[in-house]
Amino acid sequence: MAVAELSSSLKTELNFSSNSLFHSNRFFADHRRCSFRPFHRSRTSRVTCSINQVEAAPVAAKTEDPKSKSECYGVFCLTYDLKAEEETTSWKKLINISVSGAAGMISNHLLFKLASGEVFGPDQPIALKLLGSERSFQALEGVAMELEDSLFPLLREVVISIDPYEVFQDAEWALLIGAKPRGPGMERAALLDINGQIFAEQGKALNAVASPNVKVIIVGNPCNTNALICLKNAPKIPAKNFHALTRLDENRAKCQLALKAGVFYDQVSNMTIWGNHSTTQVPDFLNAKINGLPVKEVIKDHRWLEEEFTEKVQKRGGVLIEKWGRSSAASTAVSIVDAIRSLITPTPEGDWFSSGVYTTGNPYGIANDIVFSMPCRSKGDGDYELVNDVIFDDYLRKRIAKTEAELLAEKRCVAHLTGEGIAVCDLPGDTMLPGEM
Ligand SMILES: NC(=O)c1ccc[n+]([C@@H]2O[C@H](COP(=O)([O-])OP(=O)(O)OC[C@H]3O[C@@H](n4cnc5c(N)ncnc54)[C@H](O)[C@@H]3O)[C@@H](O)[C@H]2O)c1
Repeated sequence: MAVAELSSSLKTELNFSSNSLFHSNRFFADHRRCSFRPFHRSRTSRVTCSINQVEAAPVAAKTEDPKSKSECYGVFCLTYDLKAEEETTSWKKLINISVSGAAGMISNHLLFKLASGEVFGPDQPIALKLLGSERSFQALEGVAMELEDSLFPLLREVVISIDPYEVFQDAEWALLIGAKPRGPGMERAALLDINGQIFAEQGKALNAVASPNVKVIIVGNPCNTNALICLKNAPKIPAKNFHALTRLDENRAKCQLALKAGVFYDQVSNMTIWGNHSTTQVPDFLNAKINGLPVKEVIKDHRWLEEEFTEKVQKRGGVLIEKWGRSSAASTAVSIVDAIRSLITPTPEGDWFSSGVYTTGNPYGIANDIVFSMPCRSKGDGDYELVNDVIFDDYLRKRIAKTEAELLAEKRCVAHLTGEGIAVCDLPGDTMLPGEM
C-alpha cells in the first residue's frame, strides 16, 4: 500500500474510532435516561450491538439518516427520544443474560423464549449477550437480525461477540450451550478434553467479569464434567451456583411414566434423575409419584420400570437423533426454561426438580467434588436446597454407584483442567451417545 493510501486509511480508521466513541458516549447518556443503547461496531473482530426497544407508549422517533452512521445496524440506528417521565416505571431492573453457542440449534429456540418474557416474566427487561465461535460469527449476526425483527419490548440490549470476557460482563445468568459436537469415531476422552478447555476458559472469564452471584447452567456436553471444570476455574463464584442440565432427562422420564400409566404428564411429580447426563443416568421411579401415589403402586409392571423405562429414558436422545438426523433442540430449550423457572419460582409443596449440582456434604452418600444430578427444591430466589426425604433400595443404589463411578472417572480424565494434576483417563466403557448424551 502506498504511503499516501496508508495515511489516508489510518485517518479513516482514526475518524471511525473517534466517531464511534462519540456516538457511544452520547448514546450512553441516552441509555441512562431511556434504558437503551444503540448498535456499535468496534474495529476488532468483535461486534457489539444493542437493540433499542421502546415502551408501547407512542413516542416520536428521532431518526438520523441511517446511511450517515456507518457503524450502526438497522433498527439500532434509530434513537428514540423518550422523555424521562415516559420511562416504564413498572418494569424491574434490567438483567444481563449471557448465552454461549448462541448461533446453535438450541439457542435458536431459547433466545426467543427469553426475549418474549415467558421465562423471567412480562415486567422483566433483559439484555442478551451472545457468545459465538469464530466460525459461527456470521450466523450470530443473523440471530441478532431475527431478534431485531421480532420487536420484543422487553429486549433492551443485544451484544454479539466471540470474546467470553465481553459477553460475560456483569452476567446474572450464564447459559453455556456452545460446545463442539462429538465427531464420528471421536473418543470420549478427546471430547472431554476439547470441550473441557472451552469450559475452563469460560469459567475464568465468568470469574473475572460476571456478577459475583451469577447463576450458571451448563448444557454443552458432557455437561456434568464441563460444569465441574467451569466451577473449578471460577473460584470467586459459589460452586452452588453451577448447574448441569438434566432437566430434559427429567421431562423425558415424566413423559414415559405418564404414557405407561395412561395419565397426562402433569400428574407425574417428584421425578429425580440421578447422576450423569449420559446413558448411565438413573431415572428414579422409586421416589417418583403419579397422582400423588408412588409410581410402583400405579404401574404394577415392575419389570417394565426396571428395564424398559430406564433404558428408554437413557437412550431417548439417541433415538431422537436417528429420527431427526440431529439432536433435540426445541425440547432442550424448553427444559432450559424449566430449569431457570425452577430456580426463580418456589417449588410446589412436596415436589422437587432435578439438576446436576456440585456435591459437597450431600445427604445421599454420593462422592464429594463432582457434579451430580440430584433432587432439589427452591424458594424461588435463584438458590436451591437438596431434598432429604428420598428413599433408596438396592436397585437404585447399584445404579447410582455406576453413574457415580463414571463421573469420578471423567473427573480424573480432566484433572489437567481443574487444577488437580495430571489427567488419567480410565473411562468405564463408552456409555455416551454420539451427538447427544
Ligand atoms: N444437557 C442436555 O440436556 C443437552 C441436550 C441436547 C444437547 N446438548 C448439548 O448442547 C450442545 C449444543 O447443542 P446444539 O444442538 O445447540 O449444537 P449446535 O452445533 O447447533 O450449536 C453449537 C454452537 O456452539 C458454537 N460453539 C462452539 N464452540 C464454542 C465456543 N467455544 N464458544 C461459543 N460458541 C461455541 C458452535 O459454533 C455452534 O454454533 C451440544 O454439546 C449438545 O450435545 C445438551
